[in-house]
Amino acid sequence: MKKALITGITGQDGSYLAEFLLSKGYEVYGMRRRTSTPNFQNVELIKDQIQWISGDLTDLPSMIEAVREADPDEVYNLAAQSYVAASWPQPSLTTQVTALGVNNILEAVRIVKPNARFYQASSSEMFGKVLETPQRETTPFYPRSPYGVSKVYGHWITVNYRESFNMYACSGILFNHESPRRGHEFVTRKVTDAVARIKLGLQSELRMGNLDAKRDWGFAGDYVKAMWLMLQQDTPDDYVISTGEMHTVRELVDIAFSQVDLDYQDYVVLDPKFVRPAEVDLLLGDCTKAKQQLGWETEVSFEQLVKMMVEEDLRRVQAEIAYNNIYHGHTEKQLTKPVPL
Ligand SMILES: Nc1nc2c(ncn2[C@@H]2O[C@H](COP(=O)(O)OP(=O)(O)O[C@H]3O[C@H](CO)[C@@H](O)[C@H](O)[C@@H]3O)[C@@H](O)[C@H]2O)c(=O)[nH]1
Repeated sequence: MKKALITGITGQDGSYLAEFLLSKGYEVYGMRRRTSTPNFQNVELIKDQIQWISGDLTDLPSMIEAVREADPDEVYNLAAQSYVAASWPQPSLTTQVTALGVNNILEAVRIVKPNARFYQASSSEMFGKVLETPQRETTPFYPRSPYGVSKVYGHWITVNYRESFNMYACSGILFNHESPRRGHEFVTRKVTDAVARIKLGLQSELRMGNLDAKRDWGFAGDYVKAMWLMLQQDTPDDYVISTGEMHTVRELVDIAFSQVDLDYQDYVVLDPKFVRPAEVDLLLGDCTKAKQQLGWETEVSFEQLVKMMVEEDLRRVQAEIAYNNIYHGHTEKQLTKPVPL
């Protein structure tokens, strides 16, 4: 039985990857930070099948101990301060976790289990102010946020450990990938949650930033399979993972509102608060290398993805309404709204 250690396991990608590895018969070790209110929402159904280890990417001794305890064949580093907009107000924290944290886990693997295979969650945000379109593995980086800069460090330190210490270390340069498990601050989930709340009478408007930004959005459940495939090859390498299709935020909003027969123009309000100090205008990935060498394909289209997320949010908000009406006697209007992000 193979053993895998996953950091960031309670997040969107970590939970899909854990399910995938469990289905393949892996013993899964999940590293999580201690918090006063634990968040197991994404792993609720599998949490008893996971071997939990307490640790923090910014704390090297805890990383060494985590690798010692799990004794893994494969290590997936999915933990990060992953919200781009938060990286301007918290640049030091973002650097500590998203950049230097990668060095800590690589160092722990090098010291304790140098022959373990290592996956680093790199990001299309590294391409930033893009120098060529579509972006591929050879496209130069030009990050546009403290988050993007930190991911470039994580990417190159992974390449460096591969070349310096002959470690099997790979970077997956993943373009945006979403699902019903996506955090509420990211644009897809913010939109689909708002669509559900507006449709069900709990919210009257949706405040948004730049509607002209273009992204290559795929389904997270498809993307975690690519992570695993990267660690099953003869030699370690870096791969772009994307759909090769690009849409504007405006199209996303339009399709999501159309799902519930509403016109987004009646509800969307532009709010400068959500416009970033420096924007990544467009991202479009060319994943030919992953298709040819890994045999990886994306299976869920953009329209299917948005539909899946809207349907899931409608179901969840309806359940919340029913719960609150039954157990707290609240009227719909009294239900709390999420803090705007
Ligand atoms: N979050 C958010 N984004 C908005 C809003 N209005 C417009 N946008 C635009 O929507 C785009 C996508 O924003 P996010 O969903 O926050 O994702 P991201 O910044 O592209 O970063 C995500 O993808 C990266 C991979 O390329 C990941 O590395 C990163 O962690 C994150 O998941 C950005 O251009 C952002 O300016 C808004 O109200 N909220």
